[in-house]
Amino acid sequence: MAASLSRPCFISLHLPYRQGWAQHLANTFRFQPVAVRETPRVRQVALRRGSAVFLINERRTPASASTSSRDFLYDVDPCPTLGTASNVCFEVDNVLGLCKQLQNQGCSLLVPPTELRDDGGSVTYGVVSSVVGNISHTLLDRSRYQGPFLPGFQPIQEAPSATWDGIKITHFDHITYVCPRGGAWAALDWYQRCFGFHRFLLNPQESPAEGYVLGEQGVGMLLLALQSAQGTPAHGCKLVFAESLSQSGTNQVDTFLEQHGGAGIQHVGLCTTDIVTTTRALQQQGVRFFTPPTTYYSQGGKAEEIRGAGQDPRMLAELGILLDTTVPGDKGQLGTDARENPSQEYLMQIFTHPIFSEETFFLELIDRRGAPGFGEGNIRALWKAVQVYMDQQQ
Ligand SMILES: O=C(O)C(=O)Cc1ccc(O)cc1
Repeated sequence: MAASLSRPCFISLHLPYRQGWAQHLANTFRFQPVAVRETPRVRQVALRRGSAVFLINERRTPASASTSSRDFLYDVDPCPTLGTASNVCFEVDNVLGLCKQLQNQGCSLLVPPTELRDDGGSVTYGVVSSVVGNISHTLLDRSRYQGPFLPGFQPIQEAPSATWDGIKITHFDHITYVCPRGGAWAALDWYQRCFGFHRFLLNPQESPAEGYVLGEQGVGMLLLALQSAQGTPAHGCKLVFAESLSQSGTNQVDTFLEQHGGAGIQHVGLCTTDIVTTTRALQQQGVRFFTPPTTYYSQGGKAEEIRGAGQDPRMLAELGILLDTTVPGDKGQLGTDARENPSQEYLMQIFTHPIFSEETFFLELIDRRGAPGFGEGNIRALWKAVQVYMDQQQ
């Protein structure tokens, strides 16, 4: 029987020695530091916005023979030479049972089921390796824990971040992996078999047998998507697997593989209920976003499409926000189309520049107005915007 996982509890980022990125995330993205764990060798900080939690892991000393792979609690050390998002923690009911089941399926258990407790109660967790690059999963049962984050962490009593700062981020919407060539179907199969995720089609153009192939106008990519068993496309956690089909090596997927040193998490979609205000507020904090090609807003009736969705094309163009109405909801049933009010379903997206010094990991804001999938126009616009950015970097 496959496991039943819910929304991610946290996504773990690892930074090489002394990058101070926790402060950056707190300052620019206005994530609230909620808990910290410090040892002479490592610093782990949990930052929250809505129910989205990033765990930032940093070494306080250069990695050496004396450092241990167990330095990072609730995680393993990917020994990064560059910033990487390498662990996604899921809450589960039965850590022991799931770890045993995963081992029987041939999965590699990096941390066996372990219990930790403090005054707030106890938790059980284990860490399992995935089949994609450096990505591991912490499986956590915290149903017996009442503390602010997790045992081993000290709460940070800071003034709550201003609720008037305009940033409305509610939860993790999706996590997009870059897979090696030929690896996306294998990843899909592993998450279905081991974690009980269900396939869902990104949009009506996707063929169940072939996946969503974007193969024209300079884009060469295969996309496949899953959602967690607990939840609908609108409410569960989605995983998107991207694989390059491109002939040239200078595209965002191949560049990720090259600069990251292999497969891994390319971006995390943060759900917002007000993308215009949130984008504006983050831009004022210094967050830099990709700007779509100028033709995006003028070609193919895009301005009418935006107006038809009740949005202002000039405002979206000024901020660089993408809007797609070609993503009617399939409400989670593969191959069915049970739209109630298709004309009102659309989504808006905007993507940050890479967060670390390499062209690897970035964040996305996504504002879903009834559309659970992903729009082709937006994916193509992102692809082109990244292409222009990469050309400028050279
Ligand atoms: O649109 C999204 O957020 C996706 O996750 C789809 C996607 C996947 C990989 C890319 O390099 C670009 C877009």
